[in-house]
Amino acid sequence: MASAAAAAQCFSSYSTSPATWALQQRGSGAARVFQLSSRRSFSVSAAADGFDNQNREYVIVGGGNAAGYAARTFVDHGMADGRLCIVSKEPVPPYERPALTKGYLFPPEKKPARLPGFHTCVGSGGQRQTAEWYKENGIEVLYEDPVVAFDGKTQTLKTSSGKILKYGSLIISTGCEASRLPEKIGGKLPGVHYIRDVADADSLVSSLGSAKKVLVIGGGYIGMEVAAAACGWNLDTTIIFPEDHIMPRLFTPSLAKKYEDLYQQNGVKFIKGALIDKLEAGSDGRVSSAVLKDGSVVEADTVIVGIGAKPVVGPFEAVGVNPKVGGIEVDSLFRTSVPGIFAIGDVAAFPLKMYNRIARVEHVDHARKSAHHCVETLLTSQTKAYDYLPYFYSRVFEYEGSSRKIWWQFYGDNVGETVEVGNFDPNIATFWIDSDSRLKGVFLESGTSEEFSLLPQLAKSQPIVDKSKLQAATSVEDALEIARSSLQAGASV
Ligand SMILES: Cc1cc2nc3c(=O)[nH]c(=O)nc-3n(C[C@H](O)[C@H](O)[C@H](O)COP(=O)(O)OP(=O)(O)OC[C@H]3O[C@@H](n4cnc5c(N)ncnc54)[C@H](O)[C@@H]3O)c2cc1C
Ligand SMILES: NC(=O)c1ccc[n+]([C@@H]2O[C@H](COP(=O)([O-])OP(=O)(O)OC[C@H]3O[C@@H](n4cnc5c(N)ncnc54)[C@H](O)[C@@H]3O)[C@@H](O)[C@H]2O)c1
Ligand SMILES: O=C1O[C@H]([C@@H](O)CO)C(O)=C1O
Repeated sequence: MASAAAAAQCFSSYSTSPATWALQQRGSGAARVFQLSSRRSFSVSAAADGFDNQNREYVIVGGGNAAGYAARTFVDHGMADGRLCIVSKEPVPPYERPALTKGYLFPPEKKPARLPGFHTCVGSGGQRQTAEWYKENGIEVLYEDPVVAFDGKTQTLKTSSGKILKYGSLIISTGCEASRLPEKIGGKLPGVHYIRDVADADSLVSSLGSAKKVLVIGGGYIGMEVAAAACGWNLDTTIIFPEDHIMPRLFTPSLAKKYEDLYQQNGVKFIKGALIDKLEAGSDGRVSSAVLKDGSVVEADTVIVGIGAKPVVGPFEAVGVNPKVGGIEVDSLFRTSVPGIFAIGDVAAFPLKMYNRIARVEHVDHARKSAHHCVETLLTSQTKAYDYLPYFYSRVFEYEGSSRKIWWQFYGDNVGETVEVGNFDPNIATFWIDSDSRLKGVFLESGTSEEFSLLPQLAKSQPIVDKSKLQAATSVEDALEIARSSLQAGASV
């Protein structure tokens, strides 16, 4: 990790001298001084309108999924009003990003999701925090004004519009950005889409409206979700990726095959083990085809690129970037190496306690839980280490009239040998078992809510399971029952 001293050096992106940034408290109210274990001593002058001063007690940089859940925890503790500021790059308050490749992409006649419908925290059954909610709770949100520079020594941020904000405590929740294809190979042509935010999704929806041939590049989450969405629009859809099966980081080849078969039944074509050489434009300047490395050509008027994401660490590099997994390194309480600075969500490289490794998790469940845990630490005397159980899920073909709705969940770690049961008849389960016969990870397609609720218990307890019994199971129901009984046998870690 970088030292606090290194963080203090990071005035580099400011163009004027540090003295110019000397901050004055303009507020008229009485100054308050705070000093808590995880916060730095900081004085705040409360201005008449609450937002008039340059000093902010708590600043969250990034107005995404994690920020929305963090704001809720501040409100729950009565610590938001006049004290919390969210600095956002986007023009709208935090929303549940997963919706962008699910309900948002339903065809127009199938009631697509639109804001303000899916602002946080509706994705986990919480309140819908609209722009009014932030106002009513006295939370200042700076929209479309990203932080462009940071100075750890003077505890200041500079935004793109030139605002200087002094913070008491800072939470970095800048998330990830989509990896892109280089411009020189056509990565920026009109008709080539990336999906990270609502503006990206709007642009894709407008392309889908007149699309005929869709090419999806990448066989991960975005690839699977967007290819399924394109089927809902009855579009000729091809998905291309370099590996030999979809979802290579999580699915076994056999599990992937079951999904690929299902997609093929829905008309999706697969090109596997292939890389793009370049995307080419037609006479109208829009993308018209992809040339593959083997020289073959795939025609497409709409291309969606889902080739992974990168943590957004700038301008906070000096706080300490983890060299292995990227992202801002934090401890089990989301504290960075610089006192008073925290990082949460996709951008945080945190100790994944149960597997004893440093990880970044690019999924919404962690965004929500890390936000809550961090703010609890900041506002209370909590010192409980974050002990996260990885949870991933996806939902596709959900639109009304689809022949089969798909919803899978995975908990735990996908290590060891696997036992797979079922083939959409009506469901599928995969169990990952290590060399000590411990159940490490579990995947379930189309479970009942009762069945789904068993998965985290299994992945957390890691019971010893009888692999041959699981292999002999005649249905997913049976297999889950076998796993449940090993849990009850008490042979867990
Ligand atoms: C299309 C899509 C679908 C997804 N679907 C699922 C799913 O089904 N299930 C699941 O578990 N996960 C899903 N994810 C992942 C999940 O959305 C993320 O893990 C989650 O959004 C992370 O929250 P975050 O707050 O860390 O980052 P984000 O939600 O990305 O928020 C980061 C915010 O910070 C802003 N920002 C960046 N830099 C600055 C700056 N300098 N100043 C100010 N603001 C800045 C960004 O514009 C953004 O608004 C999906 C992701 C995408 C892109
Ligand atoms: N259900 C979910 O959890 C969900 C849904 C959508 C997005 N997301 C998140 O959004 C982010 C982006 O998703 P994603 O699907 O792009 O990432 P991903 O990492 O899931 O998949 C990337 C895929 O891109 C392919 N790929 C990599 N390099 C390539 C290249 N040069 N050319 C062609 N293909 C290449 C590979 O097939 C790889 O599987 C991730 O953080 C992801 O977790 C999550
Ligand atoms: O977690 C999620 O939140 C959104 C949506 O439920 C919000 O309404 C979505 O599609 C998820 O998968």
